Amino acid sequence: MTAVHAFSSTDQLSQALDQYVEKLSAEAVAKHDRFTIAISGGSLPKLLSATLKHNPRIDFTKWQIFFVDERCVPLDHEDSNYLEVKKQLLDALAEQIQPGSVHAINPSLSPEDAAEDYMDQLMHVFAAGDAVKFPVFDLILLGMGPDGHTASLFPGHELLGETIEWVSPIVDSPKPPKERITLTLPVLNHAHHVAFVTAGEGKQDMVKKIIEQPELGLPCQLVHPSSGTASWFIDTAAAGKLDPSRLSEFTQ
Ligand SMILES: O=C(O)[C@H](O)[C@@H](O)[C@H](O)[C@H](O)COP(=O)(O)O
Repeated sequence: MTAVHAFSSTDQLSQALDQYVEKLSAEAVAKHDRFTIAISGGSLPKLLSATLKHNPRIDFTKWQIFFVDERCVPLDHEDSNYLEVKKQLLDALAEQIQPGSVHAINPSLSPEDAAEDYMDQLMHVFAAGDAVKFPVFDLILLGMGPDGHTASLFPGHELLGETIEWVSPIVDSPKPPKERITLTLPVLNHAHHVAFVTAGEGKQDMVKKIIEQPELGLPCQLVHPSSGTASWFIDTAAAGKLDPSRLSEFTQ
């Protein structure tokens, strides 16, 4: 069951997201002494970081941070998701986040090799010598594109059929830049928790479609963790056309 939470401002959305991440991080650290999180690009890093980076109750020393998808550009390029997350969040937490726990792509490689290299980085954290079918993230934070894409999984793209790989290269992304790598659908669907975060009036129509017409099979609609939870954190502008009965109160 997908929970959809709407907030009357992006500030309130950020605060709720902060509480949600704090709770999941504490639970994960208590259970396995670390918190594995994958973060998307777009507007998400800003919405996420607003209050999170000042939250003294989160033990960021236990975080392992990955990127849901990444454009194959240098890490200091304005299109880099890593750069945006660094500017919005990581720089403020530089003294807490441990060396080696932020997993960026290797931008000097081709998309194919970068995907393989990223797979190795994931194996190192999630498999450590054991046979593991898919990594199980504590939390994956996703955005929603205007066409219903999420991560770099675009409507109608063959990557939606991936069933084995953890990370895939893309060389024909319909949204520039064309060359990227992305976590695959099975990885998203093995997470303990996934949360979509989106805001603004421009998202109204697509939010309504995704929540009310699951039969469309858009990429966001293909994300439903097999033994985890899926939540939406949106503002009332994005929820503007949604049947109010689809909304649930945010409680922690
Ligand atoms: O990879 C990309 O080209 C974008 O980053 C994209 O996937 C973005 O995350 C969504 O379109 C949501 O974007 P907003 O959150 O900015 O609306």
